[in-house]
Amino acid sequence: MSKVIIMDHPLIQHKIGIMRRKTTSTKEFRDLVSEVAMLICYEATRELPLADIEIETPLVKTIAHEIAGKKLCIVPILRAGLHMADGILNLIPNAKVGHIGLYRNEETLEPVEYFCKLPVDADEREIFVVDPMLATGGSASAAITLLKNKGISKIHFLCLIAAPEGVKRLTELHPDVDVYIGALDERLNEHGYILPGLGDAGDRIYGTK
Ligand SMILES: O=P(O)(O)OC[C@H]1O[C@H](OP(=O)(O)OP(=O)(O)O)[C@H](O)[C@@H]1O
Ligand SMILES: O=c1cc[nH]c(=O)[nH]1
Ligand SMILES: [Mg+2]
Repeated sequence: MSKVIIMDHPLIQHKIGIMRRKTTSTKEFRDLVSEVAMLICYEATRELPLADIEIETPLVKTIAHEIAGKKLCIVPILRAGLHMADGILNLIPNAKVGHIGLYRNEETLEPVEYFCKLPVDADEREIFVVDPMLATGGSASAAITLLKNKGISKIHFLCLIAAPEGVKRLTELHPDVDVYIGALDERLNEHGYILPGLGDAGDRIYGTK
């Protein structure tokens, strides 16, 4: 069974509230994507395993803790996920980054794959798939299926806004994947957009509309 964690932190709610406004500028929106991604990532990495290592402070030897094993891999779903990855890299600068390119066919709303490039050791890493919007859940589910087909198993999914329809589809198809959500909205409209939502995340990040 997937763990579905909906963020209740006031900072996240406040920042998402600004992102939703249609008057928020492209620059401000982009900065907020990166900040909220960092805050969600802080929560999503809470259970990472630690290893003890001996270090020397200026005074004594002691045991410190570091993240165990191979480090992390962030996998943004293009385009809109890219800016979440940039934010998370501020927190975890040594993470590797894989890219999956998907867009939604506007009529069927089904995802179309156009790019995939992953680190060669991705199957040994803890993977964080990131995309601001979980709408029908088609894109997130397809990205995770693609990763699993390459032998990758330790997968988490992070998004800023989700619709209940997307959460249902993703958790039914991938019950082994934990899902971290900035805000859970009401529903999808007839065009597959999240309500109240924030519009088209990719267009708002890159100013393409
Ligand atoms: O859950 P779904 O119904 O699949 O919808 C969510 C997808 O739609 C958006 O991408 P879009 O197709 O607009 O591509 P873009 O990021 O290039 O704008 C969003 O960033 C997700 O990837
Ligand atoms: O509301 C939505 C749904 C899909 N993709 C977006 O960018 N926004
Ligand atoms: Mg888009």
